[in-house]
Amino acid sequence: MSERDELLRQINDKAVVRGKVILSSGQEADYYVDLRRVTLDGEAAPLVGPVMLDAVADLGFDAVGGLTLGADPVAAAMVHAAHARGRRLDAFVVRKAGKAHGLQKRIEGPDVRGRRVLALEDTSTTGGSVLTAVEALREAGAEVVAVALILDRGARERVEKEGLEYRAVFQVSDLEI
Ligand SMILES: O=P(O)(O)OC[C@H]1O[C@H](OP(=O)(O)OP(=O)(O)O)[C@H](O)[C@@H]1O
Ligand SMILES: O=C(O)c1cc(=O)[nH]c(=O)[nH]1
Repeated sequence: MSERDELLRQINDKAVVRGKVILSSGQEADYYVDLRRVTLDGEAAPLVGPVMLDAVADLGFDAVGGLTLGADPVAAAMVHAAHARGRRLDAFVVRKAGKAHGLQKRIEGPDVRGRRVLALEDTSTTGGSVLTAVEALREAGAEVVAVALILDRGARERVEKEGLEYRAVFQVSDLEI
């Protein structure tokens, strides 16, 4: 079985939750995909980095990250998978709000100014969260090359309207729901 197929199996087994749920956008849905149960799972998480790197292999970038918290383990997985392939990749975390103390940074990690970056998500429904990250990255002087994520729940059109490439490894139609 390929790493991508195995990751899909892990998502179906561990992350899909059926039942009424309120989403981040306030919309109601009748299933939820809790990808933290995959991206933080000792068996599934090692698949995330290689599969994500494969999905964006043709793009030029040297840092990855997104709005905390869903994007954080995806970014870390990509950094480690890149290292295993002999490639340097940095990560960053976009805070939901700026920090009032310390260095008062909205984006944590190596400086993104002037760099080509990917804005990551675990999953994207309306695209609101990832576009918040894109806005913060652009304000910080980064060039956002693409949005990349594990599972698309419907945000493609909105993200592409912003002129951004959109790379999702899986669609909802791939899931056993
Ligand atoms: O495309 P959207 O409509 O914005 O929804 C998707 C967002 O919802 C989830 O995060 P959530 O807001 O639950 O926050 P968390 O990552 O802090 O748990 C998910 O990790 C995405 O970031
Ligand atoms: O839209 C969301 O908030 C959302 C949907 C989903 O399936 N999983 C998730 O973590 N967030």
